[in-house]
Amino acid sequence: MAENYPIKSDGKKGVQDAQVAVVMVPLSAQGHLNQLLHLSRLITSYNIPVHYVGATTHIRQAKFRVHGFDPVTAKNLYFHEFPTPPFENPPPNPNASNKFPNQLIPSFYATIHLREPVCSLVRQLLGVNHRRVIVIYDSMMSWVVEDVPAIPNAECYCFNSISAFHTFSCIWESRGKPLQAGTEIFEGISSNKNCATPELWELWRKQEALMRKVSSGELYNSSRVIEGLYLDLVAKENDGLNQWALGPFNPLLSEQNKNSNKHHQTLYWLDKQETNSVIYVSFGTTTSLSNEEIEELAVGLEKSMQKFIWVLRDADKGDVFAGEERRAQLPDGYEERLKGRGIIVRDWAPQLEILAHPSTGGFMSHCGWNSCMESISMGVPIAAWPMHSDQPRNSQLVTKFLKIGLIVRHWACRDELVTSEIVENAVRTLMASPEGDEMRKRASELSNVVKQSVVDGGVNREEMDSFITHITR
Ligand SMILES: O=c1ccn([C@@H]2O[C@H](COP(=O)(O)OP(=O)(O)O[C@H]3O[C@H](CO)[C@@H](O)[C@H](O)[C@H]3O)[C@@H](O)[C@H]2O)c(=O)[nH]1
Repeated sequence: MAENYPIKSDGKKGVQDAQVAVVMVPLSAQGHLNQLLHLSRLITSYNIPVHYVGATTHIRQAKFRVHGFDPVTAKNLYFHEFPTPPFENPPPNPNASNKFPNQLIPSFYATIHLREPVCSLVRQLLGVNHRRVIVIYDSMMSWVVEDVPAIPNAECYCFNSISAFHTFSCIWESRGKPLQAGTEIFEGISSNKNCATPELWELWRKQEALMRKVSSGELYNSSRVIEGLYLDLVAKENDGLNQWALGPFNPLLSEQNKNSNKHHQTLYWLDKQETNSVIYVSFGTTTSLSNEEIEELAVGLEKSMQKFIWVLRDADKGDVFAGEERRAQLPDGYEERLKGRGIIVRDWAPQLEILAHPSTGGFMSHCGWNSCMESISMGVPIAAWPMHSDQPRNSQLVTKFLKIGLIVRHWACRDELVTSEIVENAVRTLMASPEGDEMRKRASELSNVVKQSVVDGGVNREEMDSFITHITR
């Protein structure tokens, strides 16, 4: 192991004085980079230095896209860019029958090159006055931290970037779907194996055995007030392994700070709209719609007669800064016709701020876990259109368990085209019906409970305090 691996850090000073340091090892995809960057912010607020590592392009991506705080000026937060060899960077395929973002797989394999520099960083931190180094790694980065537990005074904690609900559903499926409390809700949902591609499962198998082996505890971006039942069920399965639900990781934007990206056109526009009058439409960073799907969605939004903000972009590539992107076509004259009623966003939308805005009354979402947690925290009900991965199960959590949303397209019908009529109905029901109002009311109530849980004495603040006490013991 090279002890003096050249580390290109951001040069902030002050690392040497702390007794305990945290090293964050995120997977190189937006939904994962984002969650661990927000968790970094929470941990630094306890005056613990956090070292966030990754390939140069992924560190740039994480910093550039995050909303709700400024990672560049954040105290105690240090970025370490490690060189990795070039990897293939294919564009996404909007016509693939399985929507899992296979184009990201080469960038996931490239993360293996972080194994040596991460170990070297841990040793260096231990050598400069830290009595313990805590490594928080994404479950899909187990192979990067494989050697860390053998280093004296270093400990690894596994971050699960998904809901406890989905985690438990996978365990339950692998055990042959035994009948037990809480599983009724999975009825009718097809196997999790259909939710990704063989390439992903191959990568998963390479890491699976390591995940628990290197872990001293499990972390979730979730909360007991959202899915306490499923956190308990997972804990039972994990047989006494320490577990903390520390979410929501994203800032709960208050009146004072929620408009930090005020310059974005969508926020100016939202300021002029009525309360709860706009539906926000976005499918995260890993979904590409075909031309036909885009056309149906466009027409459905138009026919719904509701106001909307629609983020229309293809899924990310492994390197988001390299290569060309498809510019998706809309029906002729669409944007001019819908001027004043709908905004099409082709750049990076400030999703957190949009969801926090009082004019936003609904979210059409693929139900990626970041989007779910952000929507729940901001009290916005969801029209769920799951595309792949954990999203089908998250959509069950949101609609059947939490009852703060409706299904646009059932997972069982994933091979059928979502027509403009389906879109129109879903949007109208969520935005302009008593049923939608009920969902909005429940979403708002849940958001209030979540907000209460993170203040002094709240359930989540206690869980975070307990984790910090544990790692600084
Ligand atoms: O223009 C945009 C588009 C996205 N976002 C943010 O990007 C993130 C998207 O994350 P998520 O909603 O989780 O979707 P994906 O990018 O698809 O996330 C992947 O990773 C998640 C965590 O493992 C999984 O739950 C998803 O299924 C998987 O597709 C969120 O924080 C959004 O706020 C923006 O801020 N602006």
